[in-house]
Amino acid sequence: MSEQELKALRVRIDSLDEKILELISDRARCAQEVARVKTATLAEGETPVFYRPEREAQVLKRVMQRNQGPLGNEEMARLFREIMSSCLALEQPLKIAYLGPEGTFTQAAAMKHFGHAVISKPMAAIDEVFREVAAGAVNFGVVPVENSTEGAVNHTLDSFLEHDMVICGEVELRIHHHLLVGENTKTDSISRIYSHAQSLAQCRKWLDAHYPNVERVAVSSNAEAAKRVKGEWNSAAIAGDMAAGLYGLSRLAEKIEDRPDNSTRFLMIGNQEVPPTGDDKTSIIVSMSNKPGALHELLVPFHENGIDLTRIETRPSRSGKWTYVFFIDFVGHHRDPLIKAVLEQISQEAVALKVLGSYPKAVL
Ligand SMILES: C=C(O[C@@H]1C=C(C(=O)O)C=C[C@H]1O)C(=O)O
Repeated sequence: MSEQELKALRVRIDSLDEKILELISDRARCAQEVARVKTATLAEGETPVFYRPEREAQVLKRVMQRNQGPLGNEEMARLFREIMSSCLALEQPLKIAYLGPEGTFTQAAAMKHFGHAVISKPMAAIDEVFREVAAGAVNFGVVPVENSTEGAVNHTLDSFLEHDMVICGEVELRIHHHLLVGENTKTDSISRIYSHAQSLAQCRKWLDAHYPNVERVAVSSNAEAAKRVKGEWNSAAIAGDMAAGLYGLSRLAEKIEDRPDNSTRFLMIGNQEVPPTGDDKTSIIVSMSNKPGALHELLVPFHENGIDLTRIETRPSRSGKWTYVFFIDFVGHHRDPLIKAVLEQISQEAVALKVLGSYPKAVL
């Protein structure tokens, strides 16, 4: 390519960037107008709801449908995710609590879902995220709920039994773990590997093969593991990219998770009910009386109405020995007439039924 050609292309890019800049600014002004309308149309005593997850899901889906390349759909949606995040911040910057410390996968999930134009607050434990949301100190909380290799995150499920929360969204994140070391680590004499118990479990086979005799120490988060390694010469951490970057660690081995499709699903919790988008999921908690066939009775209405169950999890109810509650996720919105009828049918048989929320299926 000649210098001449390169110069001409750069002139073209500059002029396109000017147009993009103008268009994004136009869009941002529109969002400000939306905020004005939302505030102006309020009834007495009502507080405006600026963040609309159902609308955001529609915007992202539309972008993906209309995209013709060469950028991939996910890439394009990610760019629009950030534009929307900044536009919303002009209306009202969202405050988000997540399972910290900084550098956790939960933080990465929060950024993937809400974009970067938010005020985010790391919390030390899952229960604290719930309490922060319940106290109204933040608009939303982000917590892990299940991993494709290791299953349910029980702390999260149990917290739903203790707090009244609405699930407003979900996001899935591919989880890649690396073995990380600091600049002072003597890599041939590693005697301890720190990580969160879930991550140690997700890399169990790799650790058995490569570090069978090294002590595995479970700590409160992967980011905490990375932080500890910084000050120790004989230890390593298992954590992801964000923690590696944040604590300046380097990768001794990359992508060491036992399953290449290792993914975690996270939930956005808040106080706001989300209207239907036509492509939603619902999460409920049900407790049944302790009699034969109770689980069958619970599942029949879903089967008979062709409702797609995406997950069922059992936890001790905490209100009696050997009594259980079921966490069930299925496709549909609790305001859909069919789902409404099924939930009514179930509640006639159940000891208790609580809808945790209906929310758009993860777009990104
Ligand atoms: C602009 C709006 O407010 C927020 C910002 C959005 C956007 O930038 O597209 C979409 C939904 C809301 O979270 C709206 O409700 O349409």
